[in-house]
Amino acid sequence: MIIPIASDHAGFETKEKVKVILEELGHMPVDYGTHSDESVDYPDFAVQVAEKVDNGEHGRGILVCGSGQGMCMTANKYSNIRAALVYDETSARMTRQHNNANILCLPGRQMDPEKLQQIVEIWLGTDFDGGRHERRVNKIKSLTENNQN
Ligand SMILES: O=C(CO)[C@H](O)[C@H](O)[C@H](O)COP(=O)(O)O
Repeated sequence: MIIPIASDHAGFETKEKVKVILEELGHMPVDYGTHSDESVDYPDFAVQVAEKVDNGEHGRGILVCGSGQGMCMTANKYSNIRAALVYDETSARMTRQHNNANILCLPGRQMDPEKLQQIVEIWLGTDFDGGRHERRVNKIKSLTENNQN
């Protein structure tokens, strides 16, 4: 799978590690920056990935900042995005099974490096359960359709 990925300065190091993991798993990361630990603004990088997933060009994307929160908040401004902050194996699995998350947001400054590989593998390898969860996800989507402000 081609997977757009981006970070701010605080997520840069983790992004580089995630790219290696993705390649080892047979995926193709496309890196939208940032390319160093020099301070930048996370929304400028979140939109690069969010737009590609929102418009259907790619099915999944990955964003990393210090806490994962700013990336997640920005990406969720897009109506087709379900971005999820993931910090352990359970949150990785649940946000795929129940929420059909299409953007993985990782907290670079709090990430346990031991867990990173497992989190990425689980998040990419877990299917959406559908059923009652589909009804709920559709209710989230209807909010962005009805609220134009
Ligand atoms: O969005 C964030 C916090 O909600 C991210 O963690 C940023 O990476 C963080 O705010 C960057 O902080 P810095 O002090 O400018 O390095």
